[in-house]
Amino acid sequence: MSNAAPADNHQHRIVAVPGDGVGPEVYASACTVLDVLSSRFGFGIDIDEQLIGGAAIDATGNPLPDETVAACRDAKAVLLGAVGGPKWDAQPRELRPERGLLRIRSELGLYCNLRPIVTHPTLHRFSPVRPERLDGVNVMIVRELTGGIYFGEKRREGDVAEDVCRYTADEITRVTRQAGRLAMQRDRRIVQVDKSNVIETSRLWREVTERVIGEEFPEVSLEHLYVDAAAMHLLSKPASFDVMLTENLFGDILSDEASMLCGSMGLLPSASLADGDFGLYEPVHGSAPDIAGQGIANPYAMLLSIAMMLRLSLHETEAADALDSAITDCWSDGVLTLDLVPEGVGTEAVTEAVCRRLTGAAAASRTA
Ligand SMILES: NC(=O)C1=CN([C@@H]2O[C@H](COP(=O)(O)OP(=O)(O)OC[C@H]3O[C@@H](n4cnc5c(N)ncnc54)[C@H](O)[C@@H]3O)[C@@H](O)[C@H]2O)C=CC1
Ligand SMILES: CC(C)CC(=O)C(=O)O
Ligand SMILES: [Mg+2]
Repeated sequence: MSNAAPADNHQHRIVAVPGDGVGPEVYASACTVLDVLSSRFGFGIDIDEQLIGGAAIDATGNPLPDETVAACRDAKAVLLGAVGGPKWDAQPRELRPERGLLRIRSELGLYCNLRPIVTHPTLHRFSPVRPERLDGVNVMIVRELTGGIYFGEKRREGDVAEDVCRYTADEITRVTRQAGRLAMQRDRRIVQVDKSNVIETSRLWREVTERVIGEEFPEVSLEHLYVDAAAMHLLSKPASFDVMLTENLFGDILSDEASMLCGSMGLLPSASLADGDFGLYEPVHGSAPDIAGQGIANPYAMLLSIAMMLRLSLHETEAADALDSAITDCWSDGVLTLDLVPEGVGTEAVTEAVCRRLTGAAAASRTA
């Protein structure tokens, strides 16, 4: 897709990897909304579509072709749908769609994964957590994304299997710095989550986070929680958290749990950042094979992810603000999908509703 900007304006080149299952469905929604935003805010967006995951395996035999990585290196940002599905579950590990996802994160140096969990009063009724506990919830999960057990050595000998969890002090330091910078722009509180009563890498996490925050961010308070207790506190007192900093595996699990504070997996966006402005943006959810192909996937997580991309990598702050507002307006107006309400609408209807609010707002500001 290409939408040229006026000559005196900026043109953004991004790569899209729609992937599998509902990935291409929510990506289609993103394209429509980006088109509207680029017209309204006068920037150009040039989207280079590439392969990843099962779609890449089917086309090339490789879940992350070299061409995809090369295209990403040349872009300002990457937009990813989701990967995986039962069709590829029996593949050897290196040839699974999920391997493509892990590799793109690693090859692009995307070590810092941001997963914001912000509740909205209109949606409180869809959470299994009592509404009075949801007021004011605004947690930023900062998940280390290119280390730990997902990337450690793996071995299988008959009935014995092994996954190594390895972290270096440098890997912990750089993501802790990102969390510290973020905390300075927020409520200046970090809770670091680990299992240091049992696991050696967790002991290193405690040492390094104490050192980095203590020396470089003296105004930020740092507390530590064991992951089992953190899982419980996320439900019993979610509003008590500001920044939650944790390793790859724990962040993956805790963010799916936290999605239920908002009401659905279909509502949680993410940004995976390298040093500098480059980032990969994707919904937190997977390829949802149980609902793929029916046009009913919730696109809000993907749309919130493009708002993060506009803000963090493309610096189109006005467009990001407008999109965030259009989305919350839709929620207030009851534009909801089937994962939230039995009479919910489909992906396209949500997309149209968001676009209507974006173009309607533009028309209103022109006549004001
Ligand atoms: N980033 C990625 O690409 C990820 C990929 N996966 C892969 O996705 C596949 C399915 O994994 P699951 O564990 O089932 O996780 P999932 O996140 O795909 O689905 C979990 C549940 O949430 C629902 N759901 C997810 N996204 C939704 C949306 N946008 N709208 C409405 N409902 C939605 C699904 O229907 C399902 O009931 C697997 O192959 C897995 O490896 C899983 C997580 C992340
Ligand atoms: C599919 C996994 C490799 C990753 C995952 O679940 C996630 O990043 O949320
Ligand atoms: Mg996950």
